[in-house]
Amino acid sequence: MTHALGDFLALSRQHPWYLSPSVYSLPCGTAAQIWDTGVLCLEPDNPAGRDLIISCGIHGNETAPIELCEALLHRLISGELTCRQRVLFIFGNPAAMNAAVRELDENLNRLFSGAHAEGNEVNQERKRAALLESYVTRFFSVREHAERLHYDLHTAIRPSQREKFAVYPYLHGAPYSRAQLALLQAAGINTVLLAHEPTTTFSYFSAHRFNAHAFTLELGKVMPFGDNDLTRLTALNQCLEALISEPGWQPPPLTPEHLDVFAVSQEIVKNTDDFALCFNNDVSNFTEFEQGVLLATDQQQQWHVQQEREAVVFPNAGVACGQRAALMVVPVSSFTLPLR
Ligand SMILES: O=C(O)CCC(=O)N[C@@H](CCC(=O)O)C(=O)O
Ligand SMILES: [Zn+2]
Repeated sequence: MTHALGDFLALSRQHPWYLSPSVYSLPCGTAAQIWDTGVLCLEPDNPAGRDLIISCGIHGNETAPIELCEALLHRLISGELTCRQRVLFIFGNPAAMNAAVRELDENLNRLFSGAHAEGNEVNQERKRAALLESYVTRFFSVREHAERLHYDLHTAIRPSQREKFAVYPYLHGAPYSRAQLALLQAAGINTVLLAHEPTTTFSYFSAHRFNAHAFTLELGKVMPFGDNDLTRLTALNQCLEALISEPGWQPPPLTPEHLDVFAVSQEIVKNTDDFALCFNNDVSNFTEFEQGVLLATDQQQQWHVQQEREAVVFPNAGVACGQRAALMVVPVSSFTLPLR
């Protein structure tokens, strides 16, 4: 019986905070377990060696990844695609999707690695972050030796000079994965931003806690439901399908000459409500500024461009106080990256 699954996203949005667990079967025989609203675990009888989490909608208005995941799920439910790996689909914030907003009370992607429990505040996103952590823990804890993967799919608020890019969570000095960078390239993602410190994002949680290959994938610009051109995500979709249904699949080898890597040169943090960015709202991600240019102010504090070729990513003066309002990044050579 698969009808509740066929409408899994709609069902989750109708029950944005809780959906009772239930179990179905896909045409290929794989058990499909609803763990909660927006959380669906696929368990084939004899899974191959990768445990894969695909999450989307952590920010409710980032709709292209939600549409991509829904379509992928439909192909599994219809039998068009066979499931051969354990897969956990997560539609992160159904209530924010219903309201067509990034967040209701607080940015869900700043609440992982226990940040949801800090301070006295209790809100829906904090509860959801705690639950999502528990589902990731449950999923990855079943097998110790599987290759753990987590792709957290997002879209950006601003247009970007690089339409698709990955944020590689901070690895505490460990080398980066050649195979994963090759997979990103196969998925049409040729720009990688190396995080410079631990964060409270979902991808860092999976990378740090479970030693998963985990990434935040930025896949274009925020658009309303129905306005996305999913053909721009065909390569990513093909890679996800191959990961799910072809256990022996490997991406073509990495071509470093076609990979653009950026490191964080400075982080701009909003401290007070006086914070302001000194450039226009239409400045796109990866725009470079001349050295010395004033980027942002907050009362007495000023941020200037410090290095040549410094470019801005994720500028947002509307974040909560204490949070990142922009990252400044500089290009680094993909040939000198420590790889394993
Ligand atoms: O466009 C923006 O300003 C934000 C897009 C977005 O949601 N990005 C993620 C990146 C997470 C990471 O750094 O790994 C976020 O800000 O949560
Ligand atoms: Zn996002």
